[in-house]
Amino acid sequence: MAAQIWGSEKRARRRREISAKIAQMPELHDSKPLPFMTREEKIMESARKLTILTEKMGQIIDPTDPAELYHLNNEVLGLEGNPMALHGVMFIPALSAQASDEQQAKWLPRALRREIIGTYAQTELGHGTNLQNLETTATYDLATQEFVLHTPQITALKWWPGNLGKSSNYAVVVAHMIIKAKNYGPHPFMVQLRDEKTHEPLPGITIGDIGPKMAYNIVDNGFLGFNKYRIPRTNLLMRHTKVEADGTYIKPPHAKINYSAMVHVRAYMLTGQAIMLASALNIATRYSSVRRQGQIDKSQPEVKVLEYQTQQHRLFPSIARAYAFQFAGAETVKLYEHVLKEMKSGNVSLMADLHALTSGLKSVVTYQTGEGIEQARMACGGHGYSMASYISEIYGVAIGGCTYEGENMVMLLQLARYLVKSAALVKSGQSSKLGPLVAYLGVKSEPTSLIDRIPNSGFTEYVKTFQHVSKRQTLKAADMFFGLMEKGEKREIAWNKCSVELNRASRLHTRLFIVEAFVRRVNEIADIRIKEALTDLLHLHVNYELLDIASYALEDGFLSASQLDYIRDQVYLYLGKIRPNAVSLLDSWEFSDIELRSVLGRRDGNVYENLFKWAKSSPLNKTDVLSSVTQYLKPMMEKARL
Ligand SMILES: CC(C)(COP(=O)(O)OP(=O)(O)OC[C@H]1O[C@@H](n2cnc3c(N)ncnc32)[C@H](O)[C@@H]1OP(=O)(O)O)[C@@H](O)C(=O)NCCC(=O)NCCSC(=O)/C=C/CC(=O)O
Ligand SMILES: Cc1cc2nc3c(=O)[nH]c(=O)nc-3n(C[C@H](O)[C@H](O)[C@H](O)COP(=O)(O)OP(=O)(O)OC[C@H]3O[C@@H](n4cnc5c(N)ncnc54)[C@H](O)[C@@H]3O)c2cc1C
Repeated sequence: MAAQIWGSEKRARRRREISAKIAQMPELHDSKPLPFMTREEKIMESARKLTILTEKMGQIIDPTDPAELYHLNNEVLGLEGNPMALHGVMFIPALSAQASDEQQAKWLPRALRREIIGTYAQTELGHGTNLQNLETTATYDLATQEFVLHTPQITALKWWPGNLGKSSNYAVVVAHMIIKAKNYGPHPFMVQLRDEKTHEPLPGITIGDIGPKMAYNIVDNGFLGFNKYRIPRTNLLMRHTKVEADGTYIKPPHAKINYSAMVHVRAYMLTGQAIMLASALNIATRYSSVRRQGQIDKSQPEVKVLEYQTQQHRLFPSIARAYAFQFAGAETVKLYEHVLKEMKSGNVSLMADLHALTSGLKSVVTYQTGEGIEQARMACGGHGYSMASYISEIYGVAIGGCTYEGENMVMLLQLARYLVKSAALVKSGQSSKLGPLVAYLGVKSEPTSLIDRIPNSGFTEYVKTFQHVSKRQTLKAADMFFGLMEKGEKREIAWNKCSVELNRASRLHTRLFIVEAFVRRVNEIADIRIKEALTDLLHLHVNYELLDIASYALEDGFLSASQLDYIRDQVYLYLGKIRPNAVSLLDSWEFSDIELRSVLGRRDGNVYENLFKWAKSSPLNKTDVLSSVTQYLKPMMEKARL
């Protein structure tokens, strides 16, 4: 199963080997539990481990293999981030996709050797979503052949970029490029921020940390201002766009090609979210098979809480989602790598499809991951609320994904634009022009669902039902939009008035893609036992998801009430079938105790003894009487007694 999750037997084996090596290297372990550290201590601890990793990386992993590096980071540095998180996630990808060969030769080897640390600075205090209204400018000075970076006012300060505040000395900075008073829109520039020897900010640069956040606090998200700060012309990333010495602008082959670093992260973050969801579920499911509370049959001893159907209903559909996200994520990464290769050789025709797909997936996956992790926390009762479970930290980090790399509602609306265009093709009889991801919009569906009406239909009737509701909602939302415009409404106003319906279409389309990716994967599996276990999970997935969106299929009679009862019964049936496999389905992800960082989710199940140990090690317990008592509470009580 680990081979299915991680892509191949070799990958799964390598992960195991890497974890085993890390287990033997105490210098790479947290020196004390992270929740007992201050933010400064955590940053220090992370930097300590990061430098050891840089030294010893070659002994543990193949440093040229991104999957091995990712695993190493997760295990040693953990999900709260590290001082170089953005370096790998965005800085290097931005240079790889947007810098010319010559620029790459100059900067990439230095970045890969970690001679310099970089980040991606795009969002500003006043604008994150609306890139067209970013305010930082890069004005070309023809006389010196330099760009002059400037922050005209407070709202133009770069705000949020990870590791910008204290760790990075370089950044890819996005600024409006102005040449001879003409604004060419946002473009990426390579910018040195700090002196390479002293790490002091360079003259003309204002820089710092934006303060603590809901989670992810090892990352020093920062602010950045420029005061007429000069960089050479050749620091504009010039793979796709060029500015000649005389100010001539050579436009890119696609207007949005400069957004490729964001698409990169949106494609890769799906598996990261799946891992966080599976981690939280691993903790909750293991704990649920240790925790005994109450009886189902009063004549019997107390049961493991995992025996309760409500507990299974809380956890198992999310287990299915974690697998579904992992499989959909793997497909998306493959597609991304393909599109990137095409883009590098000048073919940009697939960019719109990839942008639409990743926008929808990023939104649905992060939202449902957040839901699943929060249910996992509640499933652990009181102990879930303790940092000893570590679930609240996982939750805090995961739901950051609903906001960064494009706010979820906004990204769903990006997919909706693509769906509406596709709907227009269908309406104008040009269905043959639909791309493969939306081809179903042009296919006539049966009048009613055949779920439970055709024996041995496998998952086909489910997929058709998802296709039906997605198509119907897309066409309905598009009709609403076109209808308003026909009535004379301006395009943008009409769009806003339909946006809730449009986003519903985007979610349904994305959920269909996820279901299909799961079905595709299960169909490919040869090992009969793995196929059986994943088929049960897939049954739970399609029935649970369909029940969740049933209103769309009920309102036009595509599904009947009796079919809904069947679907509901299937959910209950598969909860029971999955129960014996539940812990194994999560243990198959092979997270080590070092990586999970959870007292509650320990592999050995020795929860209570270790919770007590954990509590005793709380810094508050170093002394029996705190100074808050001697200084304030004791005098207060004494005064009250007088
Ligand atoms: C919302 C966005 C996409 C709007 O961008 P804008 O330039 O204003 O778009 P227009 O309205 O002019 O045009 C829309 C048009 O462009 C197509 N399009 C947009 N993006 C792409 C793309 N990447 N590839 C291909 N095509 C694209 C779109 O499909 C439309 O086509 P039509 O044919 O329908 O016209 C934009 O503002 C945006 O992306 N905003 C989100 C900002 C964001 O994601 N910021 C991330 C900052 S970095 C970060 O968060 C890091 C986090 C840390 C970590 O990851 O760990
Ligand atoms: C943990 C974290 C890490 C980050 N790291 C980085 C980084 O490394 N580099 C970087 O550059 N940035 C980074 N960011 C910034 C991040 O990319 C932005 O916060 C994000 O893109 C959302 O933009 P915003 O903050 O402007 O939200 P806003 O756009 O102000 O969103 C506020 C509300 O307005 C709604 N809204 C906005 N526009 C529209 C619209 N057109 N239609 C409908 N509704 C709309 C949104 O849906 C939302 O409900 C990070 C953010 C976080 C939280």
